Amino acid sequence: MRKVKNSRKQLRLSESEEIQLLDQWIEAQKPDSGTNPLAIPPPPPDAPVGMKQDGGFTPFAGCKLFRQLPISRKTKEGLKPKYKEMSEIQRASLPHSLCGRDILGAAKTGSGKTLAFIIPVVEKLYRARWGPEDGVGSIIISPTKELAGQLFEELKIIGKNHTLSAGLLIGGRKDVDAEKDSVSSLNILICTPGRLLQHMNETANFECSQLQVLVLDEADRMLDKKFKGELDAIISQLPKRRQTLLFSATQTKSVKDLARLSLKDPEYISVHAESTTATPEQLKQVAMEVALDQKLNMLWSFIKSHLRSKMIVFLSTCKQVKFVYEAFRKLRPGIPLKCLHGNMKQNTRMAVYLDFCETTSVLFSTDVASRGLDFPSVDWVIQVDCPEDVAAYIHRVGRTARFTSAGNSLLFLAPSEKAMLTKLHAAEPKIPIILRKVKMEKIEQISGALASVLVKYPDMQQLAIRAFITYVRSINHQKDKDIFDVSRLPLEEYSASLGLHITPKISSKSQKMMNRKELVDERKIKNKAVDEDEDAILFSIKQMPNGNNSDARAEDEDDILRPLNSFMERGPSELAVLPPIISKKKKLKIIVDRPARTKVKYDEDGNPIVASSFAIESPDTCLEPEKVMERYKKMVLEVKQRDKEDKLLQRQRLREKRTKKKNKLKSSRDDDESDDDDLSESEREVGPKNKKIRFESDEEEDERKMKKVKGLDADAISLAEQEALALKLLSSMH
Ligand SMILES: Nc1ncnc2c1ncn2[C@@H]1O[C@H](COP(=O)(O)OP(=O)(O)OP(=O)(O)O)[C@@H](O)[C@H]1O
Repeated sequence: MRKVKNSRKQLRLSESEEIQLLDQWIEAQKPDSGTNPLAIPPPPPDAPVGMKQDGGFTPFAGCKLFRQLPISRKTKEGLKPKYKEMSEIQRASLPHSLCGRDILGAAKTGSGKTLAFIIPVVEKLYRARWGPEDGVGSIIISPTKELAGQLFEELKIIGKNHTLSAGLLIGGRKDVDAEKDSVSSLNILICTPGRLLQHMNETANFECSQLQVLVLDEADRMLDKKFKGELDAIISQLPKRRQTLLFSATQTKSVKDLARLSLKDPEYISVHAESTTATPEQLKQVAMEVALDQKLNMLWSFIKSHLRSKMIVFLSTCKQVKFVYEAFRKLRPGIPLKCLHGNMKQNTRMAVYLDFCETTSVLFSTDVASRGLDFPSVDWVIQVDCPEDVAAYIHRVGRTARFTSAGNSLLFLAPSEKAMLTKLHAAEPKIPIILRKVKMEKIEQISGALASVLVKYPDMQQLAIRAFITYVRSINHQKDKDIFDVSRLPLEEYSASLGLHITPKISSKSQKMMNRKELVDERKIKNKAVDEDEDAILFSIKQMPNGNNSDARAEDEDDILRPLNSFMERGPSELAVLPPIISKKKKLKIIVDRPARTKVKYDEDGNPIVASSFAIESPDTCLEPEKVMERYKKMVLEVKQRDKEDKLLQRQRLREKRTKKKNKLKSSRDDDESDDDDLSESEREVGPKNKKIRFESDEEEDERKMKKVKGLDADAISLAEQEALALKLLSSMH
């Protein structure tokens, strides 16, 4: 009864009375700095909350329920429908952050860090009775637009009963001028760094001198060199006296980084530091050694065998995402496909993001979707391209197995990337990833189909070239050369796996960036038959005598990788294993796309500088014509064989159908003979004609069905077309 009375009394409290009470409560029960609220036994769920009869207050450090915290009634009501019990990071950080302390918080992906900073932001401004005239009271910075949008949605839920105003400021939106009028009167800004800086620099009267709380979500990312310039410029315009909250699943420990933010005695909260794993416990993680040129085959086969799963596929560049998405779309795997990358228009990006939240589909993405995004019910995260480092791996796989749900992740590692597995195994806390063997017999080979797509759709050829070039560049830009080493990649095989019949040339500008000196020296030592025309050389491959190569491989292989040996030894045609072994006869140049009379070159973006490559090729233009010929011959044979089987099957089915029809016709003719007099002359003529037409369309339908059975849509490229296209390619080389 007293409890009911108390709660009624609290309801009647005016805003200022409530704020006074909350301030007193926090002051009276604030935990000591450096203490871990998780170590304090929680009070029972029905224990009194707030002011006690004796005028004291109940402790809140250690409590488990949101309603036991010293937070406003309005926030509690916002939380109530969805959130009751706090997650560990919320329990550990909120008692400190509500006292106004700086926080450096780390907790696994999907563990609820968003509420751990949104609640203190709202509460701080509420308790300060912040209004429109006070201007910007809090800034929350996120590395991506989608994540900023997601944070904004969460803020709307938690703050729906408050009178605070908030705005989403993200780059790419056209209405920057419209924002300028209102941005100074907004209380909470959720933004990407670029757009915030744009307002700081361009919007008259925009100032943040009264800022109370600064939040950096994905703090380690925000502090890394990609955002350094922008972030430093932003920080320089913010008051030093403020509360700063930094959260991420992988936290920075660099004193230098933190010094940039002038933190004051921050609370270091790492709730899962003692955990045995760095990733969610309910996440099953598998790695597979997949040769670079088999990655797309593997991906296709995986998608085809998981048509009911929602999955995110990570690739390293926008162009790769675009190419794989467009190419797979044309091959129609039987599940909706989507793509997300930084080069897309903002509206499209948001639409894709929202759509993927709702539907079971496959999302091809760059790392733009790797951090923070809370897509519901993702079953699989597939990393086709190796993540940059362990932190990137943790964030990518964190898109599944969120909060308490289960999830799976699969990492494809090219033989040259296997050092990544060692790094993942050495991570502290651990990343429980297991290596599984690839069952090659289950992998569908799609490079032939991709080659056909490239011929049928000329735009796709350009896309493939760009995908290739940007991939190679991305590898070259990576810092960790134990894992990312262009010279160890089987580039010819990789480009062929994208459906390209010649390996694109990387401009000499890019080439220079690839430590040319080292490569040239290497060539001189290893092979006297080096082509002196520097421009014609794409990459030099570090060549070792064959014996040394295999020795190096044997040395490198650890126990975990040994089960893959049999798979790797299946033969060079099935898998290109690393490092590529180049025969002595072969010149050390991967591309020699220089015809006798014409010159085919590709610019930085992969555009051919001279006319289309198919039109002007001569034997000289091709890199190792024998090899390319061999590949296409094989392809044509395969296609022919498949076509033959198809035709046989189709003929047999048609024969059966015809017999059935004949029998049917026979019996109906018997019946019709008596009814024939009822038909007019014209009707009698139409009859057999119609029959014929129907018969033809039946055949077409059969063909369509056949294609469906084979997993190809009626509109997809037919086998006959594939053959024709392959032949066209072949003949263009003669
Ligand atoms: N206390 C809670 N009770 C129930 N669900 C919660 C709670 N806190 C957060 N969630 C839900 O858990 C999911 C993950 O939360 P959130 O996005 O904040 O995770 P995160 O730690 O920020 O992840 P990431 O490191 O990937 O950014 C969200 O769907 C959120 O609604």
